Amino acid sequence: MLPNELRQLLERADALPSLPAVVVRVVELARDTSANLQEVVETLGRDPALSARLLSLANTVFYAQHRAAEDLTQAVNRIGLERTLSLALGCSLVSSSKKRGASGFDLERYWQRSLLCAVSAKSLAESLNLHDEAGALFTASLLQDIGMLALHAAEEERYVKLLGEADTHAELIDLEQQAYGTDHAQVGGWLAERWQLSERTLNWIRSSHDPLEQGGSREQQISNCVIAAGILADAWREGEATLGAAMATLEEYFDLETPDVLATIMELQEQLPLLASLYDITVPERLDGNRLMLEAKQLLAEKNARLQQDLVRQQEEIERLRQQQRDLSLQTRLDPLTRVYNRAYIEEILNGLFDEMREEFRPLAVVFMDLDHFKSINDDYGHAVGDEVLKNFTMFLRPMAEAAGGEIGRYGGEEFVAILPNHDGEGAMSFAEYVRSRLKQVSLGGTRNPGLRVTASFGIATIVKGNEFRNVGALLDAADSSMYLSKRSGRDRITIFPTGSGLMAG
Ligand SMILES: Nc1nc2c(ncn2[C@@H]2O[C@H](COP(=O)(O)OP(=O)(O)OP(=O)(O)O)[C@@H](O)[C@H]2O)c(=O)[nH]1
Repeated sequence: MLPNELRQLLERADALPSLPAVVVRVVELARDTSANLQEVVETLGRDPALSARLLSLANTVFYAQHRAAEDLTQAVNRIGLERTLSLALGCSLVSSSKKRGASGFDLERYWQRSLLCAVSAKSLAESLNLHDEAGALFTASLLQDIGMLALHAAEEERYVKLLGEADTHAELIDLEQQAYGTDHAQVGGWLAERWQLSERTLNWIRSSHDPLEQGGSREQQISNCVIAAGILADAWREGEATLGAAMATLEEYFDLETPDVLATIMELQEQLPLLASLYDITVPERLDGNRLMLEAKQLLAEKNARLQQDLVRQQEEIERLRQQQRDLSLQTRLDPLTRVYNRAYIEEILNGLFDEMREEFRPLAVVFMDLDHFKSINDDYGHAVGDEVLKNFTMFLRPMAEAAGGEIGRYGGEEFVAILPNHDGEGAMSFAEYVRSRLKQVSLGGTRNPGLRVTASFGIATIVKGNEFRNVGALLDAADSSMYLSKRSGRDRITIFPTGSGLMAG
C-alpha cells in the first residue's frame, strides 16, 4: 500500500507513464485464457511500428527457424504470447517516454538499466531451468523501475533533486524512503496494477528491492531472479570488478557455479545489441570477457581459501569437542578428592582384565588398603587435614602401583584398591609389604603436620590358575574380607585370601 499522500499525488499527475490503447488491449488478451492468436495479431496490427518490430524480433537468430516469418501471425506464433506482450509493453513504454521526454532525468540511462535487468532476469531464469517463466520475468524486470518515471511525473523538481543526490540505486531507494515513506518499487507495483498486469508481475515489481532470500521454493527462486537482475544490472554498469562480487552473490543464492554464472553473463552480452536496437535503446557498454574471467578466477581462489580456513576451524572445533568429551569422560571416572579412579571405573577395568587374564592363564592380584584409625585423624586434626591425608596417600601409592604395572582407585571413604596384572600371591604380597613398610617412613600430614603418621591394613586376593573366583565381585569380596581380617587381627598387616595363608606383619 502506498502512503495516501503519495497516492493522491500520483493520481493527480498528468504525465504518468501510460500504455497505448493497443498495448492495453494486448494486456487484456494476455490475461484472457480464451483469447485466440488472431485477436492478438489483429490488435497489434493497429500499430504498424510495433508490428514491424515484432516481425524483426521474430526473425532474429533467436527465433528464426528455416524460413523467415512473413507476417505478424507467424511472428506472434514464433515468439509466443508472453514475449509478444513484453516486447509490446517495452517498446511502447520506451518510445512514449522518450517522446514525452523527462527533464533532469536521463531516460537513455534509465532504459539501458531496465534492459539489463530484463535480459538478466530472463537469462537467470533460463540458467535455473525456469524456462516457462523467462518471458514473464523479462517483462517484470523491464518494468521493475517504472515507478521512477511515475515519481518523476508526479513531482518533477523534487525527484530530480533526489536523483542528483543519489550515486547508486541503493542510495536512491534510501532517499525515496526518506522523502515519500516508500520506494519506486512500490510505486511501480501500483502503476502496474492500474495497467491490470498480472498479480505475479505486480508482486515481482514490488519485491524487486527486497533482499535475496535463501530458500528452495520455486516461487522464491523466481522472485530472486528479479531481485538479482537489479544487482547484476547495477554491477554491469560499475564494471568487471563489481560484477565479480555480484557473481559471488548469485552463486550463493542460486547454487550456480562461477563458470555457469560467467556463461550467463557472456550470453547476456551477446543478446544485448539486438534487443537494444529493437527497443531503440543505446547498447550498454560491453564488458571485457578476459577481465571478467580473471575476476571470476580471483573470486574462486578467495572462496577456496575461505573454505580451507573454515575447514581448519572446523577441525580445530572438532578436536576441541573431542578433548572436552575426553575430559568429561575422565571426570566421570575420577574420584573428585584424590583424582584417582573411582570405584565404578576400577570395577570396569577389573572386569576387562578378569576375563583377559583368565583366558591367557596369567595371574591377577587385587590389593585392598584401608587406612587405620582414620576417624581419629579427622577428630584430632579436623576434616580438612583428613582430606589432605587421603590425597597424600594416593600420591604416595600411585608411583609404586604404576611401577608394578598396576592401577589404583579409591574404593570408598579411606579404602583404596590396587589392581596388579601379572602378580600372583607372592608378587602381590611383596608389593603390599613394600607399601606397608614405606608408609611407616613417610608422613601423610604434609608440611603443616609433618609428624602425622598413618598405617594401613591390607587384604589380597588373586587369580593364578584362572578358576579361583566366579567373577569380579567374588574376587573383590575376597580381597575386602581379607582386609577386614587384617583389621580384626590388629591392623597394619597384610592378609592374603584364602585366609589360611594370611601373612602377618608387625
Ligand atoms: N576427611 C575425610 N574423612 C572421611 C572421608 N570419607 C570418609 N571419611 C571418614 O573416615 C572415617 C572412617 O571411620 P571408620 O569407618 O570408623 O574407620 P577408622 O576410623 O578408619 O577405623 P578402622 O578402619 O577400623 O581402622 C569416618 O570418620 C568418615 O567420616 C573423606 O573424604 N574425608
